[in-house]
Amino acid sequence: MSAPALLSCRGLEAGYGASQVLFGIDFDIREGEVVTLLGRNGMGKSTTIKTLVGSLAPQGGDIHFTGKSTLGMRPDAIARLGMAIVPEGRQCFPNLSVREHLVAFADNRNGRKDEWTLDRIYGLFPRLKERAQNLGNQLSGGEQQMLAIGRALSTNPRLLILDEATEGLAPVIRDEIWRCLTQLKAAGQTTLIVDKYVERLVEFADRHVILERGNVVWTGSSPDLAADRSLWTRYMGV
Ligand SMILES: Nc1ncnc2c1ncn2[C@@H]1O[C@H](COP(=O)(O)OP(=O)(O)OP(=O)(O)O)[C@@H](O)[C@H]1O
Repeated sequence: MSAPALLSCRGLEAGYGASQVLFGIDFDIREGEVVTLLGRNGMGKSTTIKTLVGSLAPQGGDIHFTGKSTLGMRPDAIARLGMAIVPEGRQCFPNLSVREHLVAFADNRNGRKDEWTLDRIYGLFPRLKERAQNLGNQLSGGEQQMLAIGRALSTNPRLLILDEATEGLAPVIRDEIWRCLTQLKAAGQTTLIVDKYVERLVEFADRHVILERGNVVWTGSSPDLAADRSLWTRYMGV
């Protein structure tokens, strides 16, 4: 019997004013899974994430996280349940040091046993340890991305959400981020990823949810997605 879902979306509808973008999204993420949201530009991936983290109110349907409905909850309350997002654009603080970023939000309120301590985060990203005293605005794009992931991990999230985490990075830095995400998966970190690099995602994600015009048009495992290139062409334009 499979474990109950950590996150569950049912009939999720959302949009911006009169313009509806999501038309009844259903998907689950179980503890320890790495799940991706895929689809071409403008299909509703970021909108789905905004509704999950509470920055956009759903217009219909329901979201359950850790067994509780998050409808009507503010983003900070959802974060306290154990959801952490690494937003598109990283959003580091220019005048806080790397170390300050990693301790300012550190928390283990959900009592995670294999806690993400400062040393453990430095172990995952040795570059951040070297740059511990540097300010946010002194970091390269890749370092800022590592810091954004490290900062999210310092809250010991039950669900880590990465929105375009490798966007705009040099290939060598992108590889570094993929290496870390693979280590996070091995450590059992439940993760939801939006990214364009399907080739890399099928290597280590467990399941994929493809969106097309605000609807889920396919869900399946990495082997299933790897085996059917017509899905890549039809829904991702690759
Ligand atoms: N703040 C906003 N106000 C109005 N419309 C928006 C807003 N943000 C996104 N949209 C529209 O919602 C639709 C879905 O956008 P969304 O950002 O969710 O897509 P996406 O799948 O994440 O694609 P991308 O990779 O381009 O971000 C698009 O038509 C987009 O123009």
